[in-house]
Amino acid sequence: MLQVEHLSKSYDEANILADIGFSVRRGEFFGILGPNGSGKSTLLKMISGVEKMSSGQIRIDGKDLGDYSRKELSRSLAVLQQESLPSVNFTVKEVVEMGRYPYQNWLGEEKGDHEAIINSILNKLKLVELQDRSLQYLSGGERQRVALGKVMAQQPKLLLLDEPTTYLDIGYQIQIMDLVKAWQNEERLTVVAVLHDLNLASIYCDRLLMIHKGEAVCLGTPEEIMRSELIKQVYGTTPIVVEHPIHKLPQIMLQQGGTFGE
Ligand SMILES: Nc1ncnc2c1ncn2[C@@H]1O[C@H](COP(=O)(O)OP(=O)(O)OP(=O)(O)O)[C@@H](O)[C@H]1O
Repeated sequence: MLQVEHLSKSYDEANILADIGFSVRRGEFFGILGPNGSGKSTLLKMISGVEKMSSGQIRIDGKDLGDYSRKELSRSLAVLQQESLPSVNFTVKEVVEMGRYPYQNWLGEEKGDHEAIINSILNKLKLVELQDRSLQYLSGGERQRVALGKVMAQQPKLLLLDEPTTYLDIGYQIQIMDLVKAWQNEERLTVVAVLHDLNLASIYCDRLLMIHKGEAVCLGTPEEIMRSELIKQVYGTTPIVVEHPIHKLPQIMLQQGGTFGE
C-alpha cells in the first residue's frame, strides 16, 4: 500500500531525515516513534505531499506520490492531526460534510448519496445529538471526534495520524484509538500513526518504526521495539518493561531519575 525508499530531507545545510525506508501493507496499523525533533512529523508531511522530499521515493498503491493530482491524493489519503479543527462557527454536520470535497465538482455537487455516508458516520461516532452544535461549543475531545468524522467522510485508503491523542485525557485517547481501530478493521484501512505514547503504540500498532536523529534505528513488532536498552539509547531514560496482563504486549513504566549523569 505504501512504500518509502531512501527518503531524505534537509533544510539548508541541516539533515533532518536520512535514508528512511519502509513499506506498509494494506490494512496494517503502522506506528512511528521517536523523541522530540527526531523527524516524525516531517516524515508524515512528506507522505501526505505537504512537504517536498530532498531525495528518495514514496509510492502509494504502486503509484509515485508526485503523479497524484491534489484531489486524487485526497481520495487516497487523509490526515488527522493533534488539533485538527479550530474553534470556528460551523456545525458538527457541516464540518463532517467538508470531508466530501474530493468527491465534489467545482459547484460543490456530488454524484452519489453523500447524505447516507454522512449520517452513518455521525451515527458511528455518536455525533447525532451534537450534529447541529457549533464547533465553538465543543470540548477538545468532542472536536477531535468531529475531526475524525471529517477524515472518515473523505473515505481514504490510507490514514495518517500525527499525534492525534496528545491533548486528550485517557478516556478520549482510548476512544479515538478504538474508533480508528474499528474503522481499520471494517474497511481494511491502512493506518500510519506518529505516536508519542509508547504504551498506546504497543497495544494498537502491528509494527513500529523507531526514528532517532533523523535515522531509522529499528523496525519491528512491539515486542521487538519496546526493549529497555533500545528505549534508553533513543530517549536517554531507562524504563521498566512489563507485559500487559490482558493484551500480552510490552508496556513501559517510568522511573525517577536516570536521565543525567549516568
Ligand atoms: N521548516 C523547517 N525549517 C527548518 N527546520 C525544520 C523545519 N521543520 C522542521 N524542522 C526541524 O526538523 C527537525 C525535526 O522536526 P519534526 O517536527 O519532524 O520532529 P518530530 O519528531 O515530529 O518532533 P516532535 O515530537 O517534537 O513533534 C527539528 O529539528 C525541527 O527543528
